[in-house]
This record gives sequence, C-alpha cells and structure tokens, in this order.
Amino acid sequence: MIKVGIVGGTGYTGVELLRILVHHPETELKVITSRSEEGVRVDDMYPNLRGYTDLAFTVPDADALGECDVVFFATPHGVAHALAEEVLNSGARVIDLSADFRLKDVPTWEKWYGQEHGAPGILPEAVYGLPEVYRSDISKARLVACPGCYPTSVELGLIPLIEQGLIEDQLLIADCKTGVSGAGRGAKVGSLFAEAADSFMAYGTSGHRHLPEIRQELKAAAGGKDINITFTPHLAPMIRGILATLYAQVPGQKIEDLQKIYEERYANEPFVDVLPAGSQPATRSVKGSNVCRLALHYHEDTGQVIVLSAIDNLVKGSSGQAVQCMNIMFGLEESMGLQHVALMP
Ligand SMILES: NC(=O)C1=CN([C@@H]2O[C@H](COP(=O)(O)OP(=O)(O)OC[C@H]3O[C@@H](n4cnc5c(N)ncnc54)[C@H](OP(=O)(O)O)[C@@H]3O)[C@@H](O)[C@H]2O)C=CC1
Ligand SMILES: CC(=O)N[C@@H](CCC(=O)OP(=O)(O)O)C(=O)O
Repeated sequence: MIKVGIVGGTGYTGVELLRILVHHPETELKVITSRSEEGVRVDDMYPNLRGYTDLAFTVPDADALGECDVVFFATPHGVAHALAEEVLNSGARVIDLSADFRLKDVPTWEKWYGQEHGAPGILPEAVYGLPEVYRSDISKARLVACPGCYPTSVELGLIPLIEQGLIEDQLLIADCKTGVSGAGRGAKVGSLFAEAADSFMAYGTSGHRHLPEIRQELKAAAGGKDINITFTPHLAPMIRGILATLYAQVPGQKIEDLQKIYEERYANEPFVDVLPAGSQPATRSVKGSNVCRLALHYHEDTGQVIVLSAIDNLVKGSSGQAVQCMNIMFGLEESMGLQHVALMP
C-alpha cells in the first residue's frame, strides 16, 4: 500500500483528495494536517467520510510526513516552498496542488505571486502535472506541480490546435467561468452567499496569476514560440465547475478536420472526452468526475473556431488530476480510484 500524507486537509482540495483516496485500492492515508483543527477527527468535521477514516488532524510535521511514500500539498502558495525539500529528502515524493512549482521562471513567479520564491533549488526538477502532455516525465518525477484549475481547462482546449501549427500570430481569447469553491474554504466577502449566489462577474481583468502559467504551457506546445492569449476569469453563481470558452482564428478549415485533430490527439486519454462537434458541455456533466469535456464549433464565414472546455475545478482542476499523477508516478493504472460518474444534477 502507498502511504499518503495530506498537508491542508480541511480545505476544499484537501477534502476532495480524501473523498477520492478513501476509495483508492492501493493507498493508505497516514497523515492529514490542519493547524486550526488539530486533534479533531476528520469525520467529525466531514460527516460524509464517517466510516471511511478514523484519522484526526495533526499539525504539519516534516518527520511524520517524511515517513509517507507521497505527500500532497493542498495549501496556499508558499507552504510547499517551505516544507517540500525536507519531505523529499526523507524519501517521500511530493505532489503540490498549489502554484509553488508551476512556473519555471523564478522572477515571473515572484512578480505574479508577490513574494520571494522559497525553493528555487528544487524548482528545476518539478514536473508540470498535466498527464496529457507530460505523462512520461511524471512517471519518473519526485516532485509534481499540479496545474491550476483554469490552466487545465484552457491548455487541454487549445493544445491540439497549437501542436498542429494552426495558431500563427494572433491573439487567442480564453473566456472562463468558475464556481465559488475555486476561492477556497477560507472566509472572504466575495464568497458570501449574498455576494456570489445571485450574481455573475468578471475579475482579474487587469491580469490573473494563471495567465503566465497558461502562456508558459501554450509556448511549450508551440515548440518554444510565444503564443499570445488574453484570459478573463468570471465568478458564476455555482459551487463547482469551470467552463472555458476559447476563441481562435483558423480560416479555411472544415469542422470535420478540426474534429479529427481533437479526436486523434485525445484518442488514448482516459480523462478527455471529445464530444461530437456542435455539442454544449455543461459543468454539471463533469461535476465530481475527473473528466474534461471538449466540444468544437466552427464558423466557416469568419474562420473562427470556438472550443468549449468543461471541468470540475476540484477534480480534473486539482485533486483528481493530482491522484491521476500519483497513479502514474507509482506505476498504477492511471484511472485507479478515479472512475467516478459525474454527479447529476
Ligand atoms: N479550490 C480550487 O478549486 C483549487 C485550488 N487549488 C490550489 O490548491 C491549494 C489549496 O486550495 P483550497 O483547498 O481551495 O484552499 P483552502 O483555503 O480551502 O484550504 C487551505 C488548507 O491549507 C491549510 N493551510 C493554510 N495555511 C497553511 C500553512 N501556512 N501551513 C500549513 N497548512 C496551511 C488550511 O488548514 P489550516 O489553516 O487549519 O492549517 C487548509 O486545510 C491552493 O494553493 C489553491 O490555489 C488548485 C486548483 C483548484
Ligand atoms: C473564484 C476564485 O477565486 N478562483 C480562484 C481559482 C484559482 C485557484 O484555485 O488557484 P490555483 O492557482 O491553485 O488553481 C482564483 O481566481 O484565484
């Protein structure tokens, strides 16, 4: 059995990791941390887990974490910087759900996250945890940096066009909508029921920290050529889910050919579902599941392709993708413990 530790077990991604891992046949949860809930039983705080775990929260301790085979960091930015190296030195592998190791360029990270990079020494070995692109590197990694939720939806939606060289000098548009759980479990005015439940708004319009991450990965898909993209996130009155509406100009194409590009690119991917062209993937069709649902629309008169990309931010956008990476790192069946049918409605 793989011994698992979770740092940040009371947050939304931490408890989603728990929901997935209590059904995973090859893992045993050993440590789950919370500084504010030390000593509280996990199932007292999350009654949906009654009968599945008798663990209690403990404060983060590098020695206890180092006895695990793998440690997930489901924590705010900066926490994995402080602890990951010590945990790695104890022989455990690290899967970080935060943004601490996603950006390869330290000054870029410091600019967007507004703090000093706390672990530049181990950054070069971090592998970006998008299995559809980096599966082979993930299988050999000690340190995996899970992609952000928005970047997962945007990158899976645009990479097939970019890899085909169909995106020449142009400004791509990523118009993305997310639910309130994306902001985490901490109390914030913007997450209050009266603020978010009956409203719809854009935010981060002057620049969101996921933009450099999206640019880094689209550039890699383009073989090192800069890809220009504008990204606007929106907060929608829902709890979970992301719908990315992606616009590109690809004149002179046929929808059948574009569809074929996507179907072939993702033919062997267990968690990317290319719907028939013209479909409308809804966030509820992926709620609770690790699947990204994509659909293409093409306007022959303008040459505009619209790619719709739907994920659950807490599953394919974070905890599910993290477990997918763990399965790859430990040589397990990639979909082990992740074959959830979406929750309806
Ligand atoms: N929510 C989402 O949709 C997504 C989130 N992410 C990323 O995953 C990470 C976790 O997000 P989320 O679950 O939403 O966050 P939450 O705010 O819901 O939870 C944060 C967790 O981290 C713990 N924590 C906070 N500060 C520290 C610290 N200094 N040291 C140790 N533990 C700490 C908290 O417990 P306590 O304070 O009791 O120790 C809590 O359990 C973030 O980096 C986020 O950006 C990534 C993709 C999607
Ligand atoms: C609604 C809301 O606030 N969403 C978050 C989503 C990002 C997130 O969860 O952070 P990661 O970088 O770790 O993926 C935001 O825009 O910051």
